[in-house]
Amino acid sequence: MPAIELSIFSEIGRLRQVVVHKPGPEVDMMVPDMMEQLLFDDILYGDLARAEHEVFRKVLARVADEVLDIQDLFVESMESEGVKLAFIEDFRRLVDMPDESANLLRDMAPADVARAVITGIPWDDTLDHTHWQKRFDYTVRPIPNLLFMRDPAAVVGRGYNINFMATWAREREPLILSYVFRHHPRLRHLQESDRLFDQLTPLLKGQIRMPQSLEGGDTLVLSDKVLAVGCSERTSADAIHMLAENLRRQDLSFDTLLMVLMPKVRSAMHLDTIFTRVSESECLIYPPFFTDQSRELLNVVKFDLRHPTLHTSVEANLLRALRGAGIDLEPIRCGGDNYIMQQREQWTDGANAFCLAPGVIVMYSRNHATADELAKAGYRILMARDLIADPSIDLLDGGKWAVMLESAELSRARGGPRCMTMPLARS
Ligand SMILES: NC(=[NH2+])NCCC[C@H](N)C(=O)O
Repeated sequence: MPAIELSIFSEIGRLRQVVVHKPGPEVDMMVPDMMEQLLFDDILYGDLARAEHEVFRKVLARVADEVLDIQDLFVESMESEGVKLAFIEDFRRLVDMPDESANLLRDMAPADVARAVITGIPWDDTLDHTHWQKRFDYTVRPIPNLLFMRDPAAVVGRGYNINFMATWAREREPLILSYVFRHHPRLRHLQESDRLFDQLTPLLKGQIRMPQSLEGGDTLVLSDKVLAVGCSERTSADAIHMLAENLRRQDLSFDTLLMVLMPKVRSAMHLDTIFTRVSESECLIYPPFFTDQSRELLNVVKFDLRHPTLHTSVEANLLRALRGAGIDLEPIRCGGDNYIMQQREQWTDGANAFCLAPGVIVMYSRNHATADELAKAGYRILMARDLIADPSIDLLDGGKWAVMLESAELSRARGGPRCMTMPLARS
């Protein structure tokens, strides 16, 4: 297979390669006691979640050249025994795993290591009944949030971030991504200098003690010049400073980073839960945060990446700051103009659309009021199932499409279509 050339200079350019993860047995392993700590709002009915995800994957494949699963990439990255053992060593360092569990992993083939790290190993599955986290009954605990591939890493321009997660539940995911970007046969041509953010490696090397968190749901590459990054429950201001400093030093095409100051609440855990760009001239927004007169209006700190030293200024409103940076976006209101619907649909990721091409988006079908707003803006509303049933429908026919994905189960894991994808290349 040919090398993959990273290329993300927009949120909307035609999708080329994208990474997802089908929710595997790791979601079936979740017990109610763990649910909150593992950042789900319910235990999922795994088979239905998988069926919904399968439809999502098929929709992506209607436009993308390749839809890859992180689990396959991870297995392929550990083809050499040395890489596999190095991963287990780093994993053990990161999660403070006892010898018996590490030994168990060492004896496994790469596919089984990947399965164990993602799905977990319940303690009674192991020969000696090792029981290191009694409360949860796991030898290796599952990482059910890997389905939200957006968050543990992000491609920015021709480089990438290995993120550092704010929560215990997700701390393991970036290590997988780190190994994939360094060792996958199609990605290992990347240089260390292509890593624009990485707090994980210095942590594992013992060089730092207090890593700063940055998550992909907060990282939006809006053009080849402008990034918007949420300073949120999940992403710290210090991490954003580090990213800005690196972007500035590397002299890439980016000249502006807009840090959006978010409330630290679960409903708006990432910037992409309240704002996503959907076309050249439109974005979806959660209105209370972006409307000038609103008491909840979010302020923005603008980093000028072209200034010889890191230079910042404050702006009152993201949409206005974007206009100043040459990106003029007409807002489409998540939930329409009814404040109750706005809150309800924002909670079920109504503002979190994923763009396959300019004006061609996937969103959750349960968000009816948002769909009505999209229809008013000229989007043709199409159920994902109908799209799949009819191969003659061309999503790239030049018009606007909003493909509606059924999401009774997926939405209860508190993430939307954008959260479930990590694009590697767009054109
Ligand atoms: N980019 C996003 N908005 N991701 C949503 C992640 C949801 C996941 N359950 C979490 O709480 O971390």
